[in-house]
Amino acid sequence: MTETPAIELTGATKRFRTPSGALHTAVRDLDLTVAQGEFVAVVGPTGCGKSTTLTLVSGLEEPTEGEVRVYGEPVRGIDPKVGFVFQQDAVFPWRTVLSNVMAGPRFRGVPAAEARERARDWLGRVGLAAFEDRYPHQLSGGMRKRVALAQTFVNDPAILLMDEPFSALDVQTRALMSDQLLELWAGTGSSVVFVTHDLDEAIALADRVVVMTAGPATVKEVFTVDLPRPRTVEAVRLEPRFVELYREIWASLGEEVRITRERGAGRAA
Ligand SMILES: Nc1ncnc2c1ncn2[C@@H]1O[C@H](COP(=O)(O)OP(=O)(O)OP(=O)(O)O)[C@@H](O)[C@H]1O
Repeated sequence: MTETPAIELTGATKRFRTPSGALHTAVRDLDLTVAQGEFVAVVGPTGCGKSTTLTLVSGLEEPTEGEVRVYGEPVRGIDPKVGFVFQQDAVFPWRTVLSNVMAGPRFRGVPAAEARERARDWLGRVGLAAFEDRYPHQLSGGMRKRVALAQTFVNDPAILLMDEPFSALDVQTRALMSDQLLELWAGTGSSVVFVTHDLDEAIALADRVVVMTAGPATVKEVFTVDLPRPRTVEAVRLEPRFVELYREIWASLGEEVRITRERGAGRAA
C-alpha cells in the first residue's frame, strides 16, 4: 500500500481580481505531491507565484480551479497540522521569549505547566535556554529566527511551510540557520515546503527542488537532490555533486528568470 502524500496539489489554479477589476492568474494548473517526511524546496523567478502556492496549501486562500489535499483531505481553512515560518518574525513584542514559544500550545489547549516544559525543551534545542526571559527586541535577527523555529516546532506540525524564512539574515547567519533547521527537522518526520530565491540554500536543504515557470507559476521541472544526509551547508556546497546539481537546476531556472526579466524590461520600455 502506498502512503498518503502529505500534500497534493492537482491542477491547482489561482486567479486574483486586481484593483482595476481584471483577473490575474498567479498559479496555473499546478501538480505537486510532497511525501510524508519529505523536504521540498521551491525556486522560481521573482513574483512568479511561489507564495501563492504556499497560501493554497495553508488554507489561507482557496484554489479557483483544481484541488489541494493535506493528508488526503481537501483543504478547508487553516489546518492545525500546518506550521508556518515567514520572512517577517511572527512574535508578540510584548511577550518574553518563553511566553512567545508557549503561546501556540496554550492556544491549542495544552495546560500551562506542560506548555512551559515543551517550550523550554525547544528553546534548549535552538540554543536559547539562557534567553527565555528576554523580549524579542533584545535579541539579534538570528536569535529571533531561532525563536520562530522553536515557536513552530513546539506545535509538532506534520507540515511546515516556509516562505523565504532566512532571507533577511546575513549570509553567515543564514548558513547557521539552515544547519539548525536540518537538525531540528531530522527528528520530527514532518514534511517541509521551503520557498527560496537562493538555489544554494534550496539544494543544501532539500530532497527535491521544484523549479517554477515565470508567472503564472506552474511546475517546470523537479530535481532529486541525491546528496547524503546529515548535511551541513558549508560542507555540502563543496561536493562535486552539489556543483553538478547547481549547474543542471540553474540551466532550468535561469531560463525562467530571463523570461521574467525581459518582460520587466518590456514593461519599463
Ligand atoms: N491577494 C492578491 N491579489 C492580487 N494579486 C495577487 C495577490 N497575491 C499575489 N498576487 C499576484 O500574484 C503574483 C504571484 O505572487 P506571489 O507572491 O505568489 O509570487 P512569489 O513568486 O512568491 O514572489 P516573490 O518571489 O517576489 O516573493 C504576483 O503578480 C502578485 O502580484
